[in-house]
Amino acid sequence: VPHPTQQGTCKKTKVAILGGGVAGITAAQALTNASVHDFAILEYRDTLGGRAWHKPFGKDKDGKPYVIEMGANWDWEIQEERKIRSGSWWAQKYGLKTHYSNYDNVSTYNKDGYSDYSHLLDLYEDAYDIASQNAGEILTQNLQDQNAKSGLALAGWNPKSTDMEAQAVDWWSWDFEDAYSPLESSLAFGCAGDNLTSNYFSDHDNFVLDQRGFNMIFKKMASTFLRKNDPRLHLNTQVTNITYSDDGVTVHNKDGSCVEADYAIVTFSLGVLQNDAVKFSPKLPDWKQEAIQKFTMGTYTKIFFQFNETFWPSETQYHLYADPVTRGWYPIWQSLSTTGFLPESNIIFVTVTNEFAYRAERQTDEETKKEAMEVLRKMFPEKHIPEPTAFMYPRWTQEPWAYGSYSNWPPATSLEMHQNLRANAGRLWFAGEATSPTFFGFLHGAYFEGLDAGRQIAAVMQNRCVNANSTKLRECGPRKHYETLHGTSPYSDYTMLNGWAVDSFIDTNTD
Ligand SMILES: Cc1cc2nc3c(=O)[nH]c(=O)nc-3n(C[C@H](O)[C@H](O)[C@H](O)COP(=O)(O)OP(=O)(O)OC[C@H]3O[C@@H](n4cnc5c(N)ncnc54)[C@H](O)[C@@H]3O)c2cc1C
Repeated sequence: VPHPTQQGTCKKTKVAILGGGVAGITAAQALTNASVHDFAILEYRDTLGGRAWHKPFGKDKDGKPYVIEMGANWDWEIQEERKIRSGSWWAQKYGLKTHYSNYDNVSTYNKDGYSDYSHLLDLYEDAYDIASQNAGEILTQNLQDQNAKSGLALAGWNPKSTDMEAQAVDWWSWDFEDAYSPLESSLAFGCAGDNLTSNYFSDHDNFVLDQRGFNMIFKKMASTFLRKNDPRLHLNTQVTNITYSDDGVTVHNKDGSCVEADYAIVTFSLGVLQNDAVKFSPKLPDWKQEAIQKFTMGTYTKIFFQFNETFWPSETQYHLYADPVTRGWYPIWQSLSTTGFLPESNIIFVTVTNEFAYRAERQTDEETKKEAMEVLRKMFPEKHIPEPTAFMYPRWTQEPWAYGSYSNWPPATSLEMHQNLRANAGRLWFAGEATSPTFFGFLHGAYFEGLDAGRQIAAVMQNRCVNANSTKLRECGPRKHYETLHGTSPYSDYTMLNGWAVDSFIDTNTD
């Protein structure tokens, strides 16, 4: 731990990497690749990986607990002809155990049990394709953005507030990925984010079941540049104060230790920044604070049950429930007791988001279990459903190192406003899933943003540009920010200068 020396001086380093999640690890990787070895990683918890976080749960036949992911769970398969180091590249390189998540393998239920309303899924898909094209026009022509609800309504998907089966389909098709509802999400950037991930990677995403935990791959990645007991890695170190200027950064930690660096990269979640969990002096500039408060941090909560039998149809991956009164009420049940997943584990989990996630967080485990069990009994009225033998869920908004699950773009933002989230303030840089305009919310967003910040800082230190020969990808010097926002971003803004690394309008997906 970097305690001040007796003279009161701090540990000195060139780059302080604040947070050891995916972005922190790839930032350190990029610095190493650019021959900058003098860095320090300060991490709150006792392990690397951040929101790729697992816990033991229930037990198998031998009494050994299963390893269950509290956070990130899906890994996107990468297209074969691309050589980008992400997606299934991780899976291949490190033998990550995953299984294809088939969103077409979904059964639908209402309060009376099984009820086939799957035709609504097709109606939604048709409307989404149209809305998504309109979103592309908004983006390329710099038109007024809408919320996704109005975009979908204009495209033909306009579920009535009393049609609860349509509301369940609406939730599954939008909230299940974004945590926010279509009304709370930007049409232009919601669709762009979704399309970019499926075009750049693929439509296939795989559910991670690796019993070493998803973060195993990030630890392995870190072990390519960190030695055993590397003095540059400071686990169990909670940053509390950051003083920054155009000349350097000083970081103070809860345990009294401190680090002085030429540059620092803040990779804390948007939730940590929104909750003032770390104090900055001077205060972050207005343009930065506005961006931090404008983007939203969703909460996505998986509630796990283990039973002594699999009483649900185990060949079905997803079970969608339409509550007669409340949209988002214990809506999607995912079987892990299915071939390819954790067969015979008798584990099923239900996902709730935002309001219902906060509600579950405020309730006791027993209260939440009771409500969810009532839903299961409605979905399978012909079965005798026993009490679970194990039950668990995380409380993401209360984790002081995360304060929520992942970020989203509300309506009425712009690429320029987002760039203010990414831009450096003096020697203080920012990276993480939320700073990615193209892959926000995803692990691969954090992966690329960490790499980019590390690369750029190394280039600044070495007086050179990143990708000097490419107009779209060239990055020279500190990042641009916008002092005054006018709610608009011309299409010429969509380059690496604002973090836009890929062209959303070239469909490279061969699927
Ligand atoms: C429930 C859930 C489900 C998800 N599902 C998926 C999915 O299926 N697929 C996908 O691609 N992505 C998913 N994500 C998102 C994915 O986990 C994140 O995008 C990614 O892990 C973010 O990485 P990061 O490095 O930006 O941030 P983080 O992982 O949050 O890393 C930041 C690090 O900073 C540390 N830190 C925070 N405060 C301090 C402090 N004061 N001092 C020191 N250190 C501090 C934290 O401990 C953490 O390790 C999910 C996330 C959640 C929570």
